[in-house]
Amino acid sequence: MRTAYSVETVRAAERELMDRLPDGALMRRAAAGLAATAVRMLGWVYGARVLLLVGGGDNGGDALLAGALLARRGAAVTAVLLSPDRAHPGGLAALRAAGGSAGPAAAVSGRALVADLVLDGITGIGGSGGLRPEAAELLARLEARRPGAAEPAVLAVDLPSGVDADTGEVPGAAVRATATATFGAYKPGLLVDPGRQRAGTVRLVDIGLGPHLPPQPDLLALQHSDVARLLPLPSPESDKYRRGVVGVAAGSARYPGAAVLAVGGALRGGAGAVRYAGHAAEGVVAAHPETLVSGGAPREAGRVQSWVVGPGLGTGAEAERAVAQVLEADVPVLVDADGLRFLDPGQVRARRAPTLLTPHAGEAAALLDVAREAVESERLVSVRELARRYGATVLLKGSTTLVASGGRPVRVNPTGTGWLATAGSGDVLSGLAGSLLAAGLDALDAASVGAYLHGLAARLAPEPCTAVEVAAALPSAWQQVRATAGTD
Ligand SMILES: NC(=O)C1=CN([C@@H]2O[C@H](COP(=O)(O)OP(=O)(O)OC[C@H]3O[C@@H](n4cnc5c(N)ncnc54)[C@H](OP(=O)(O)O)[C@@H]3O)[C@@H](O)[C@H]2O)[C@@H](O)CC1
Ligand SMILES: [K+]
Repeated sequence: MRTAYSVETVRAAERELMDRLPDGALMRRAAAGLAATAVRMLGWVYGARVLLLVGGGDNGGDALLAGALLARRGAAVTAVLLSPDRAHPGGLAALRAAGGSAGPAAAVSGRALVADLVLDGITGIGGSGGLRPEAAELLARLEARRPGAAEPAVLAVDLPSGVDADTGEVPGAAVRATATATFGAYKPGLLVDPGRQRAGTVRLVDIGLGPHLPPQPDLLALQHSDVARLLPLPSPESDKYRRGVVGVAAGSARYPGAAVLAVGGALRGGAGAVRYAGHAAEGVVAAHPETLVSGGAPREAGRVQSWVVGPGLGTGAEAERAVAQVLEADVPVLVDADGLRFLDPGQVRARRAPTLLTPHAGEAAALLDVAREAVESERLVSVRELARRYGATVLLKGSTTLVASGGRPVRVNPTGTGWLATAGSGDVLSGLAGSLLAAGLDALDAASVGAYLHGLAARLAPEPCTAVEVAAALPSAWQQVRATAGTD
């Protein structure tokens, strides 16, 4: 399990640790880890040209101290100081003593900006808002390098400057890093888009913070072994009913495909049987003869342990009735796509059994009554707010799918891939997560395990994949998780 902590929590842990250590020890640990990462990225040190972008805080101090270590090993290190009067004095002295040079941003020539590696120490967890004009201008100069000159690798110190550490928001200009060396703990902004995309490969540098962090993180990402532990496996006493029956109320005469795909996901989620209720029964049976189908309303479909409602359901009165009937049932319910249009927060909050909502950014925006862009840029805030407003578990789909549920840490899905942005893939996920609900997983586990397997299946499917192929690859994803559990 990969855990991430908010700035406030990291700062509290750092204070506790710093009280027990000699002055500057923590920064020296951070700088040593940073320099080691830089060496690994460069592949050599002697003669390497290293450029440090140095802000006025401790993030710049880390860059300066790491620069000093690299200079001692023969790198040509130049520091560009964005706040020359406030640059970390100890770091600056160490760099100069090691043979490195430093000067204010305004005085740096274009030639000096040519480097093999850039260390971004403009801001870390103390930064706020988009980068200020002087820093943004420096980045623009770096990016507009001489035609034909190789693009330097960029190593972000703690996090890419301009990325909000707590949310992953990128409110203005920001560094785009090849890699990030982060200290003590992952910050949520490194795992959530759009910040995640700015961070490149993230390496956690141990500075001894672990014992001072609380047991509950703010954000976490499951890994193979966590998912393997949660997968519902049949026992010797299992029969199809004990393994759980998932009901799928999806599709319509106009959109029969959504029903076929949702059932396709549901059949591969560990439940023992799938009941289908709706107007696409013929297509569903043709594609999946093992489905128990009825052409009527969900109420008449027979007993289930969970419901999936919404994909391709349409927006008419009949669709609205199907959603209402499903929400009245005292079993876990997953609401997706068209079904989300009919939700009343009070009705959802009043349910005794869990409700799982699975909107994409556009649907989440409609539920929150904000613009889609607001959800895209503030994904973490949005998913938490939706979960709070509806008293439900909410899976917000996207390049980094997030799942929020009450006061528990938000889960970020690490297996996503751009190939999932294909028609019908969300329907497969609904069926899959609904099936995991029927098999007995709680809503947070069902949603995050569903997203994990779904992303992995898309990676295993032929490229470029269709939604049908994602569903077909689910057993391989499931097997891979089970086979490699414990080795991640
Ligand atoms: N604490 C510890 O034990 C350890 C901490 N460590 C390191 O310390 C880092 C935190 O250091 P920090 O608190 O000094 O803040 P930091 O990230 O350098 O930013 C503040 C500076 O940025 C400026 N600034 C702000 N916003 C800006 C913007 N938009 N655009 C441009 N500039 C902006 C701001 O200016 P001001 O607002 O003061 O005018 C100020 O000069 C942390 O990330 C880690 O790297 C490690 O050594 C391990 C031990
Ligand atoms: K930084």
